[in-house]
Amino acid sequence: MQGRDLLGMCALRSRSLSVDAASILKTKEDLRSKYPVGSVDLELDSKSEIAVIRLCHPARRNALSGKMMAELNDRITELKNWKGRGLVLCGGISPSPASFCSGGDLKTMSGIMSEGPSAGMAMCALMQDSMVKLRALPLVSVAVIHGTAIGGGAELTTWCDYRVFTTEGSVSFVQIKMGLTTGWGGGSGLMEILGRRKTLKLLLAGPKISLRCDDAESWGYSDATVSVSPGDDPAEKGKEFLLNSVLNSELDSGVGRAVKKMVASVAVEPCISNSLDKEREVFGEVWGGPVQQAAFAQFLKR
Ligand SMILES: CCC(=O)SCCNC(=O)CCNC(=O)[C@H](O)C(C)(C)COP(=O)(O)OP(=O)(O)OC[C@H]1O[C@@H](n2cnc3c(N)ncnc32)[C@H](O)[C@@H]1OP(=O)(O)O
Repeated sequence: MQGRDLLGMCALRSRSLSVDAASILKTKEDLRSKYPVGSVDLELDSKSEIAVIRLCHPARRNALSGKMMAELNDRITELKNWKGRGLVLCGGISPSPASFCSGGDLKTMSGIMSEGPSAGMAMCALMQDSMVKLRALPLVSVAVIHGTAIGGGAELTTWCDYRVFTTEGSVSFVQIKMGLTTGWGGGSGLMEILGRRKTLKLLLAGPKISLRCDDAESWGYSDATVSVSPGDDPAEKGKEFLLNSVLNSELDSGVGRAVKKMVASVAVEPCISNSLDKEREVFGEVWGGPVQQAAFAQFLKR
């Protein structure tokens, strides 16, 4: 039903994501040099044939700095030709409390806001480019949500094919409280996963709704709940989920990649590109507004 809704939307609009590669490259160079903290790390496990992308910025609950936004795009691009089967997206291992990602690094976001509207739109376009590239990979992807996924961090969880929550995991789309709409593709991702009514409810509730593992399952947002003991690597839980519940290890991985490639290019994908264009446009209408300015200033002066 949700897919059919999207196909209907697609028939009405036929534009595609219109951001050129040179602009993306320039944005990455800019963000890398101006906000150079944290890292996004990639591990290629040839035994399981599953790659892991880790968002590592423990001092700020894995918030994405400018450098990390650029590196996330780099790491996803590096995976395009990797001959594996799966991908796990998770927060970097950090001391308690666990965190998936606390969204955009508010120091980076404030800096971008002070540069004027075009810098905000360029950041948004870069993150959407990463989402489109991740979805198009011939790897089946899962986000392992261990700790909080907030704001843009919550948006990242919509990018993957599946979501696994640990018993400490939660997702909260706080954007409205920060004076923003989704700008990293989360609106389009949510529409595909939850449909219109639940997407509206979640985005309008903002921090009032924090989906923990049980709620996430009943909302249809989570595909599994797992428990993680101290010292465990949550990424391993993502690999187990993919190997036990999705990937068929008895079959040829090349054919498996072809299946994912096919699913990633048919039906809703053309619509996602169109809806990302719209999402970026609406994001630009609120970016830098008074609610955002006040919310960012309040957080940063704590
Ligand atoms: C794309 C649009 C967006 O993503 S807008 C950003 C949306 N994100 C947010 O509003 C999350 C803001 N952060 C929080 O609500 C809390 O810090 C959360 C994540 C719930 C963690 O709370 P708690 O466990 O009490 O830790 P804390 O607040 O003391 O934070 C620890 C240190 O991390 C920092 N931190 C956290 N989140 C960010 C962030 N998004 N950007 C920059 N820094 C962040 C805190 O400032 C704190 O740093 P410090 O130890 O005081 O130096």
